[in-house]
Amino acid sequence: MHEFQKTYAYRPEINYRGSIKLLARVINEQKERYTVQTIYGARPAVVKGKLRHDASSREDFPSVGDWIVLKQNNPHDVLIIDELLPRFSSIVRKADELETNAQILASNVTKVFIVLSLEEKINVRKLERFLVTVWESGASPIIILSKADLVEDLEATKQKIDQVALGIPVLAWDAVNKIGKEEIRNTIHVDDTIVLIGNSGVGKSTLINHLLGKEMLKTQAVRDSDKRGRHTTTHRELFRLPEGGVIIDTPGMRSFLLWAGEESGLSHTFSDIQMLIEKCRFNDCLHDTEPDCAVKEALAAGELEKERWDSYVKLQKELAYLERRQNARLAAEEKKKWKKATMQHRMR
Ligand SMILES: Nc1nc2c(ncn2[C@@H]2O[C@H](COP(=O)(O)OP(=O)(O)OP(=O)(O)O)[C@@H](O)[C@H]2O)c(=O)[nH]1
Ligand SMILES: [Zn+2]
Repeated sequence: MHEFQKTYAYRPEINYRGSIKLLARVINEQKERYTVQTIYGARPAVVKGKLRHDASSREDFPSVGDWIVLKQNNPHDVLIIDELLPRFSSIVRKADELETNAQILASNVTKVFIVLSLEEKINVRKLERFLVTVWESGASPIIILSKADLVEDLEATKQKIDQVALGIPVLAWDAVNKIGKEEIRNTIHVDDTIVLIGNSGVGKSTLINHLLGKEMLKTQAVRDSDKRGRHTTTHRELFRLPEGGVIIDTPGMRSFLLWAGEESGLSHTFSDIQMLIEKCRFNDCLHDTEPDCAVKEALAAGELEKERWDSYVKLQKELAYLERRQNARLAAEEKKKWKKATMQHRMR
């Protein structure tokens, strides 16, 4: 593996076999103007030709974190992105409630740090939502409890979260006394691409700065008096960590809505409920009036929290709704493509 691949968290899943000179990773995107990291350094790039021609939706365009193939790599030209290498994961958001055309916020992410501030009351329902989204993306979640200096009984909070985390690492972090950084750092490997999500003000920028070992991002106290934007010096959105691995921090990354993928995110997050459902007498149990329903029994016995069950049902409904809309959009797109193809055919 080339040194450049190592430092930019290349993974074998990308499976690139061409010339190393033409391989690059997208480190910034602004309205289809890209900055890509190549073996010669960071360079501006645009999408042209085949890739643009073949693109049928926004998802077919590169986004931060993507590995791409360049048409040429000549220090004097603006580089042309010729091919998008298949992603092994992507963090996706729908722009608003009605929009079902996905926007990719970050590609090829291996781990997502879900940051919850101990200053606020922990909202386990929101955590469940984050977990579903992360599992759907193809990355794995790690929960970080920030502002640990502000809580008296850390263990009690941890226990509450463990019930929802079901085995996912839960790490405490205190930026004031710099306690917990090593544990966080130890979860990051050289081929990891990390993304942080969490409410505004929970300390994401602060943690990123600590991991980077320098003030790359402005934190809130500073930003209040200077509203010009979060990045201090560069327009980079993908940052190299000093001990290996990279972090992606794109605008809009920080809060996002659910995106319908496979059901796997839901069953991963609610594996306890999944196990119960498998015990229901009927395969198509609606957990309503059916006899021998393991879900109803667990609810009655207090083994399954009513709020957790409601949260599961709600998320399931939302995903089903999104999936129907997505399918409708895909069908419309297919139709359009087909129309275009037959028109071209007729013109020949
Ligand atoms: N007491 C305490 N304060 C912290 C800690 N970490 C961050 N803060 C403070 O919390 C405030 C918000 O931190 P940021 O890092 O800007 O939060 P953010 O999550 O990046 O916020 P957004 O950019 O709005 O998403 C700042 O004033 C930080 O100094 C911590 O561990 N303990
Ligand atoms: Zn049932």
